Amino acid sequence: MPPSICDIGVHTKPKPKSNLYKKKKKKKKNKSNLSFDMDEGSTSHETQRFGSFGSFLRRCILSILSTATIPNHISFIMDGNRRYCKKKNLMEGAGHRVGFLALMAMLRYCYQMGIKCVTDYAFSIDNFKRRPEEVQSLMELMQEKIEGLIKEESMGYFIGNLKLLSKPVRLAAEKAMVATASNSRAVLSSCIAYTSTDEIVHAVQESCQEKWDEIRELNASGAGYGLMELDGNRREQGEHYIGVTDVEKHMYMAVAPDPDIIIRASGETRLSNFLLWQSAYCLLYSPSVLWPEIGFQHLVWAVLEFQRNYFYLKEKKKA
Ligand SMILES: CC(C)=CCC/C(C)=C/CC/C(C)=C/COP(=O)(O)OP(=O)(O)O
Repeated sequence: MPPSICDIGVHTKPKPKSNLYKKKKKKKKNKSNLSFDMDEGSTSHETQRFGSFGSFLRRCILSILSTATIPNHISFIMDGNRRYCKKKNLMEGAGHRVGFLALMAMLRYCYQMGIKCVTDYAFSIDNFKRRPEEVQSLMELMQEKIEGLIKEESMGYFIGNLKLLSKPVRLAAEKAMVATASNSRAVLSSCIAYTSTDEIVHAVQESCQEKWDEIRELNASGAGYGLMELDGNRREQGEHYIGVTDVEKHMYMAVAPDPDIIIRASGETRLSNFLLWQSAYCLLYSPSVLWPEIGFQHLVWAVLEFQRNYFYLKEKKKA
């Protein structure tokens, strides 16, 4: 039986004039049991729909895929949650809740496939410009779900300008990072209060500061270098005052290798200020489904596309 809206624990918008609806509404208010099956990597609906045959089939597909190169790092732009909410006539905010379940399912599929790093774009700095109620509801959702997100034995990172977050969310993120610091199964980075341009500016500022400190130390030690002298010496050796590696080591995303694939739901082919520095050789895959509708098959297509392009991408990186 296909899932109905009431099964996912979120409510449809009320239609006050209809008595019939009121009766139904009572029924719909009963949150039911869409849960995430941690071991099977599926929602209970999937299990209901496809049963153990579905999970057997998934395992077969996973083992076929793993005969070729598996990407190290997949990133998700979780687009289309509000559109899903409208499409299904759900209460405001419900789309993001269903979106979170979709993220959990995709994470488990990635881990089952042997992908070592997963990154999600959970909240952009630009998202702070949304209506205050929407920002508040997203913050509450994140605070509530952060713990669930890192139950997966992965090392959890919260990437971005965390000081822009409200205190409870920031504390929950920091607590989760400490709690998972010694996990080694995979690296899960959630970008919250993140934009690429902010990350790059932050990394450049940090590397400038580092160089200034270096010069100050040299001066204090009596080595007698000034900024220009140090710069001149480096240039003679073919170095520049600040190079790519200096900036890269201060990137928030230095915790993971560059992504191999970015999957952006809802058919959009923009990067929206996400991993701009890191995505130079990355494959962008944009299935036309809304994020809450994304499923195993989309991940499989993305990985097949990566495998088909693998040698080409490898050569590009070398060139
Ligand atoms: C703990 C944790 C990481 C939780 C993540 C929860 C989650 C699914 C966040 C997505 C947030 C977001 C702004 C998505 C973009 O869809 P949209 O709202 O822009 O929808 P639209 O594209 O239809 O406008």
